[in-house]
Amino acid sequence: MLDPILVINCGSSSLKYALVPAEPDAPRLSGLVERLGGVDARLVGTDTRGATFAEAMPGADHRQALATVLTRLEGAAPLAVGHRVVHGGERFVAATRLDDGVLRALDALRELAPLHLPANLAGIAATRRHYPGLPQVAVFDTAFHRTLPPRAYRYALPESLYRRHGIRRYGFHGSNHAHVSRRLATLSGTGNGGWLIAHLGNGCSACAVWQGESVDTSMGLTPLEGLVMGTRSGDVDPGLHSHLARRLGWSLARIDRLLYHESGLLGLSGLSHDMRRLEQAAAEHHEGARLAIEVFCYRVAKALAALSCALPRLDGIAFTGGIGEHAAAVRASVIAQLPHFGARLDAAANAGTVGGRGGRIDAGRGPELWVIPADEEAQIAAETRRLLETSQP
Ligand SMILES: Nc1ncnc2c1ncn2[C@@H]1O[C@H](COP(=O)(O)OP(=O)(O)O)[C@@H](O)[C@H]1O
Ligand SMILES: CC(=O)OP(=O)(O)O
Ligand SMILES: [Mg+2]
Repeated sequence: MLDPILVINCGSSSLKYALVPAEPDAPRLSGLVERLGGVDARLVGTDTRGATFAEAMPGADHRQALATVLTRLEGAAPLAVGHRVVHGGERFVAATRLDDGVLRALDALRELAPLHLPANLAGIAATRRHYPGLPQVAVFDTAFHRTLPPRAYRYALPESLYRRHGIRRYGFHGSNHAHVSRRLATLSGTGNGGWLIAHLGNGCSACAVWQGESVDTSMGLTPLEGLVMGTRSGDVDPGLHSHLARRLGWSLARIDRLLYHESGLLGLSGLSHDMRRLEQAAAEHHEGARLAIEVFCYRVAKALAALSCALPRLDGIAFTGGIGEHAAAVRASVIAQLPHFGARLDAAANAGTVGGRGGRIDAGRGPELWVIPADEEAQIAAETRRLLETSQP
């Protein structure tokens, strides 16, 4: 049994790590470097003795953050490393052992996830240098969505763009959608039926899952399609790009910056990308914050209604991710905008804390409602372990 697995999740503005033992309930060493590049960047985590620590790292970039994390982990002796890699394109549809050839192929996908893949690849390079003898595995966000049928993954574009250039919908956040759907199968009386999962973090996506498989999802070719996110726009009219280029003379780089970094909750509110901050400001009658939350919730509800078409039967809805787990008012607003689903929220359960294992928040009758804590790390460690154990001589 490979134990423990080090999981590295090198994100757009954060770096998460966890040392995951094979035993699911055993304590984990884990941590997070947040606000990378900012003056208030800091590492918060637990050390090898289980004590929590915080360390200010003003201005730290991914490389510096990873170097500090790896120093902190000295003595922890992982047996393998699992990396979150956001995009696997059409080629990588399952966890894959990393070597120079795989890294070259991933390098060619960079522009499909410009916020994420460069950070993922930098994290892999630094970790390989630090642990030259350890097996390293890529676990792809896109892999869980390999089961999408063509009606869900094809755009209404000429076929040659799909065949020659891989222009199709891929979907993301697959490790967490897979984790949540497995938890639901265990926790819910209805087991492996039809579920809608709303993953609401900095990046947001919704997924329709039928019998444990992804059948449609809100993100597409890149992690920009679909829901309103922290700084990403989600769906806009595809005509917007040429309009901005013609009318304002904007370059592609400027349009990318708009859609990835200046939009979403931040763009709508003019205040912050952070839901906690927006909830406070809305309570103090900040008009932009109020509008941002209203648009955010409406778009989640609209996406769930659309995705329900992919399911023969709706057994329930699960919320996950920082916003999905903690923002009770967002959950209540989303469910209130889906009266035709017939789900009934238990207001007290929704407002209460659901704890680390998640909990049920419906009042009986109709589809079940759940909050399930996100755990990309557990899924990445499990897939890394499975690949290495089954491929070892
Ligand atoms: N108690 C809370 N109430 C409302 N929103 C919260 C709360 N805690 C975290 N969030 C929100 O969750 C989002 C971050 O989600 P998270 O899943 O941690 O991000 P990431 O995608 O970077 O992993 C932020 O918008 C943050 O404000
Ligand atoms: C794919 C994606 O949006 O990831 P994240 O939520 O980590 O930004
Ligand atoms: Mg996330």
